[in-house]
Amino acid sequence: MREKYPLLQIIDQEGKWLDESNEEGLLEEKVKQFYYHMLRIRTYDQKGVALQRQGRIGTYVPFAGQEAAQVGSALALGNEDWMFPTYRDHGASLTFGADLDRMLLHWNGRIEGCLPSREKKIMPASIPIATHLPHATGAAMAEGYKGTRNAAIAYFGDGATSEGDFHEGINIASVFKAPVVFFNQNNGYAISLPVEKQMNSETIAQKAEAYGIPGVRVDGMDVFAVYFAVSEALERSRSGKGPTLIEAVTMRFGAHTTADDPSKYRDQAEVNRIRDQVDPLLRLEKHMKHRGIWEMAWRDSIETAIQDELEAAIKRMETYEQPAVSDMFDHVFAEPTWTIEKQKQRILSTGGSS
Ligand SMILES: Cc1ncc(C[n+]2csc(CCOP(=O)(O)OP(=O)(O)O)c2C)c(N)n1
Ligand SMILES: [Mg+2]
Repeated sequence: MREKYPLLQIIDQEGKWLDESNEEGLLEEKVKQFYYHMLRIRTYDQKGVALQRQGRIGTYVPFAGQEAAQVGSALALGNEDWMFPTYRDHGASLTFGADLDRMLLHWNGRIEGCLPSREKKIMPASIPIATHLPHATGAAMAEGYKGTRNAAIAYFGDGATSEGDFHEGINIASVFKAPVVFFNQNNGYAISLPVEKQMNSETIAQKAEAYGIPGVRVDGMDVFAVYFAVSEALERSRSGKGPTLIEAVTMRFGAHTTADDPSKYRDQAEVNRIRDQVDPLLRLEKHMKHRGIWEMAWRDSIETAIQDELEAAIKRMETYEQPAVSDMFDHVFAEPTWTIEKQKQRILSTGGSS
C-alpha cells in the first residue's frame, strides 16, 4: 500500500528541490511567509510549555514538530473557508487568523478563549476525538447548498481514525460530495499508543479507498508538499468533486500534553537525537539558503517582532479580569436546572469564595 500511496515530497531533508523543474515554483514572498508563520507558532509553542511549567496557564498541548503540517495546510485555505481543529492544532488556527489573546485565554481556562476568532470561521478546538469530522461535513454541505465556493477542513490525528465519527463524517461527505478536506496528522502516537497498535493498515491514506475518494500521503515535515496537497484537495472540493483524505506523516517532538511523560512509552532520547535531522523549520531554512533568499538580519527581525507580540499578549492575559467563581454555573446549560441554580446561590451567599 505504501507504493500505491507514495509520500509526496517537494524538497528533501537538505532543503533541495526533488524535481528541478520546481525551481521557479514558489515566490520568495510566499516562502518567507511559510517561514514566518512556522517560527511564530514554534516560539508561541515554546512559551506555552514554559508558561504551564511556571504555573501561569493550565494544561498545555504542544505541537512542536508539526509546524509544517499546520502552517502548510492553514495557508492553503481561503478567507471564507471553515476550520475544524483539534486541541493540538492551535498552530494552524493562529496561522489562519485566530486571535492570539483569545488563544492564551483558552489555555488560561477563560470562557472568552472558547471562540478563537470573530472574523474567521475557526471552530473551538475539539477535545473529543473525531467528533468534529461530521460537523465539518455538515458545514461543507451547507456551503454546497448555498452555492458558494467555500470549503471546510477537518484536522485530526492517527488515533482519531479508529473512531466511529471518522467513518460517519467521511462517508456522508463522500456520498454528498461535500467540499471538505480531511487533514490527518499522523504523528505516530495516540497519547502512548503507537500507530502500529492502532491499526493494521500500512497507511492512513489508503482508508480513502473504502469511501471512494482520493487518498494522499504527504511528507508532513515538508511545508511545500503539505501546501500543494491541501491546495489541490481544496480546489477539487470547490469544483464539486467532493472530499479528499490527506495523511501528513509527521512527528510530535514533545509530550502529548504537559500532563504526559513520553519517556514512559517511547525512547525520548532517540527523538531528541533525530530531531534536528527532521525539523521542518531547519529544512525550510536550508532550502532558503540553497535559493539564496536567507538573510540572518531578516530572521532576527521577525524573531524580535514575534517575541514582542507574544510578550505583550501574555501581559494582557495576566492582567485580564478574573472570572467570578459563580461563573462556572453559567455555562452548564442554556437554562440552569434548579440544582445548578441552588448551588450557584449557595456560592453567592458565601461571597463567592467557597
Ligand atoms: C472520544 C474521545 N475518546 C478518548 C479521548 C482521550 N484522548 C485524548 S487525546 C487521545 C489520543 C488522540 O490521538 P490522535 O488522534 O493521534 O491525536 P494526537 O493527540 O496525536 O494529536 C485520546 C484517546 C478523547 N479526548 N475523546
Ligand atoms: Mg497522533
